[in-house]
Amino acid sequence: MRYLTFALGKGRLAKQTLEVFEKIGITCEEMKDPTSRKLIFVNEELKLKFFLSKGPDVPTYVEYGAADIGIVGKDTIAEEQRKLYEVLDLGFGKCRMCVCGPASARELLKHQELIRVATKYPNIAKDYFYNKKHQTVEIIKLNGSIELAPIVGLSEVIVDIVETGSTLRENGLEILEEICPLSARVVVNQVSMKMENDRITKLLTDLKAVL
Ligand SMILES: Nc1ncnc2c1ncn2[C@@H]1O[C@H](COP(=O)(O)OP(=O)(O)OP(=O)(O)O)[C@@H](O)[C@H]1O
Ligand SMILES: O=P(O)(O)OC[C@H]1O[C@H](OP(=O)(O)OP(=O)(O)O)[C@H](O)[C@@H]1O
Repeated sequence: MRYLTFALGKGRLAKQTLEVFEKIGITCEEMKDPTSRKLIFVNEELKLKFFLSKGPDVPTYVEYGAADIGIVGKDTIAEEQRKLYEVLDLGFGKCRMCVCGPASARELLKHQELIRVATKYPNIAKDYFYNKKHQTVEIIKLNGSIELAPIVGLSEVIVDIVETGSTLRENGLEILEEICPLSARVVVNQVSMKMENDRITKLLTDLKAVL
């Protein structure tokens, strides 16, 4: 039997992902050591391999078949636009993709003005403003602390993740429009889905039973 390989994002979703796997009897003790710099872990008994990568790289590993299965946020799936199957909503890592800004930006959105939108998610922002709202905007790609952009005058609004809303509140910003709800998803390589259908189907059935 060949190894089934899982790509997991190293960020926020990693802990809950491992907890869900534990519930269905898939453990990898080595992975829980927070001091370890090791990137790949093997469960010989179950013939499984796990590796940790940057979240946005998970869909890349899965599309190319370097991983059969990935666990990643819906935001990353939408942004990366890779060829893969999204097969299960794990129901944790819940948050929302939103257009946010100061209250004063409401008018700019209403009147379809040519505004600047700062975001870590240029493809999601483009799809929302161009295809859904038919509004021409200038998109500015940033890599983090997105809420800074409207405060320092880099952009009028941002497209970013909102979970509790505290980052917005503490910076005098608010949700102006909601784009979509987000959560952690299971994604599968398109060839693996055919070649390893029995094992993957069993895994998904087990996961569904504990969610
Ligand atoms: N408050 C939140 N902020 C960001 N992502 C969240 C939040 N709550 C849940 N998530 C989900 O967790 C996923 C992983 O987030 P995390 O911040 O760990 O990774 P990342 O955005 O790739 O981080 P970084 O760029 O800092 O490495 C996100 O893609 C999203 O689906
Ligand atoms: O609604 P909240 O609960 O406040 O969470 C949302 C914030 O968390 C994320 O940032 P993160 O901590 O990943 O930092 P970053 O902006 O540097 O990516 C996200 O980009 C928001 O800034």
